[in-house]
Amino acid sequence: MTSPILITGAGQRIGLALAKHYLAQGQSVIITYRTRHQAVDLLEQQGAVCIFADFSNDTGISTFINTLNTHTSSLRAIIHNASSWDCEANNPDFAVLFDSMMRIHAKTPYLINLLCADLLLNYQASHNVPADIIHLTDYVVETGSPKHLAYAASKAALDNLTKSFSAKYAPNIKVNSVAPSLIIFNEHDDEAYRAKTLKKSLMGIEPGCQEIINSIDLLLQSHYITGRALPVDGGRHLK
Ligand SMILES: NC(=O)C1=CN([C@@H]2O[C@H](COP(=O)(O)OP(=O)(O)OC[C@H]3O[C@@H](n4cnc5c(N)ncnc54)[C@H](OP(=O)(O)O)[C@@H]3O)[C@@H](O)[C@H]2O)C=CC1
Ligand SMILES: Nc1nc2c(c(=O)[nH]1)N=C([C@H](O)[C@@H](O)CO)CN2
Repeated sequence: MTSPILITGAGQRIGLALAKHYLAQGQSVIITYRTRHQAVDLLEQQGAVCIFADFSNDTGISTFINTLNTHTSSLRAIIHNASSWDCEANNPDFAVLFDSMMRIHAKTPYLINLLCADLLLNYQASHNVPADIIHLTDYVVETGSPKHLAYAASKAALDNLTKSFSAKYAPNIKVNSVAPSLIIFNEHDDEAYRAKTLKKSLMGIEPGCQEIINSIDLLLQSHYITGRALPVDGGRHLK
């Protein structure tokens, strides 16, 4: 088996699209899922290794890392995609929300990057090209978000980890972020929200998962880009 790409939170949406893309290329894939969406069964049938992982507590993170090491001795890349877009309006206990956001968006990537580096280094040693870590952050790393304060702060922490880990692991492992704005709406997003959100970017479209796939492919094909955040935001910064 080729050295797999690990994609966290790939049971739906962007992570699922990434997993399907790499499987279609003949690339071996390991995913984590929390909810056993029907799509996970399909990925498994297509050859993906699907590992249950709930990163909402430290035991869940360490249990996943131990399980991962029983499935592979090397990794081509780790794509930290798992995320919860939660907000203060839906969480009266702000302390719980803050801890939850920091754990899924910063602590989980931090621990996996530190404790699974050997798997990436084994790939680099056997192929003599760098392995990759990619963090899915968010446009709001640049601006903050008055309605998603803890979410934005946790994604900013992940953005900072990109810088630290790129310096720590160069030249054998490249570490980059992809910083999207709107990529795909959620099913529950109403027409008013969709119209308002589309106006926030210069391009004014819901671009879809292929934009993230293209961005991650660019980073994986580079042997030189590291420590950077690739914005995928339709020119939102200029509106
Ligand atoms: N969609 C968009 O337009 C944008 C996305 N992004 C970023 O891109 C990435 C992918 O976005 P999207 O596909 O919408 O993500 P989703 O909101 O669909 O979440 C992806 C997965 O993360 C999993 N997850 C959430 N919390 C946990 C947890 N505690 N433990 C384990 N898994 C967990 C979910 O599992 P479950 O299925 O069980 O809920 C879900 O399947 C994210 O990092 C997101 O922040 C950034 C900007 C815009
Ligand atoms: N985990 C998630 N993070 C984000 C999502 C999402 O659905 N899941 N969606 C967004 C929005 O699209 C935002 O970028 C535009 O309103 C942000 N993060």
